[in-house]
Amino acid sequence: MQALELLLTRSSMPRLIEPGPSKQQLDLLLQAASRAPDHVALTPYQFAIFADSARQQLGEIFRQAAERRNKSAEEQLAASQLPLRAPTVIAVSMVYQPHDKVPRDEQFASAACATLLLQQAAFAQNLGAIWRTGWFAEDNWVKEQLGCGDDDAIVGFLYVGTPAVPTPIKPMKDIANNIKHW
Ligand SMILES: Cc1cc2nc3c(=O)[nH]c(=O)nc-3n(C[C@H](O)[C@H](O)[C@H](O)COP(=O)(O)O)c2cc1C
Repeated sequence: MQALELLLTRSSMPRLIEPGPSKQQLDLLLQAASRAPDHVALTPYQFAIFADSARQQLGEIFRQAAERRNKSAEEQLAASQLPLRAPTVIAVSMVYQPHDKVPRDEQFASAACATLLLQQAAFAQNLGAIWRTGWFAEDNWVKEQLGCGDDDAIVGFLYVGTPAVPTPIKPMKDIANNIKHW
């Protein structure tokens, strides 16, 4: 896939089936993520990879979070099954590193860029991916279980796998009103 084609057609795919990314494909995702813009090279992110049976561990963390919020048994079960929506789930966290030149927002931006690059590298390899958050990304129990400190944040959960059908490419958005030439 040509670079511009990738940039101009990247689309999310929620319907993901086996197989998930191979080790080689996953390595390329992570290498692409490491190209994220990163002020003074703090690498302010962490990728927690839940593939195959490890997804059950993430599901259990989600279930526990639901239980701690007094959600019903059905809601807890549903939460536990969310990570099964793709063969691999990558939880991306922003790991804040105090630095006089790099405020926290910049570090979050860097981790968000890394998440997009993971998705683009998946798309470039004919995999599908979707960036999800939900309340789990803000939940203190989930954050703690994923190793986030008080100043860290979960940027998202990238679900990755084989598209169940060819990834539909959405029409271009009209962003003319979002652009101002000075
Ligand atoms: C930070 C962030 C969180 C998101 N969380 C969710 C989510 O929890 N569930 C969901 O269906 N889409 C979520 N999305 C949106 C999808 O990732 C996707 O961008 C959207 O469906 C539009 O599709 P597109 O990426 O093909 O334009 C999120 C996007 C971002 C950037």
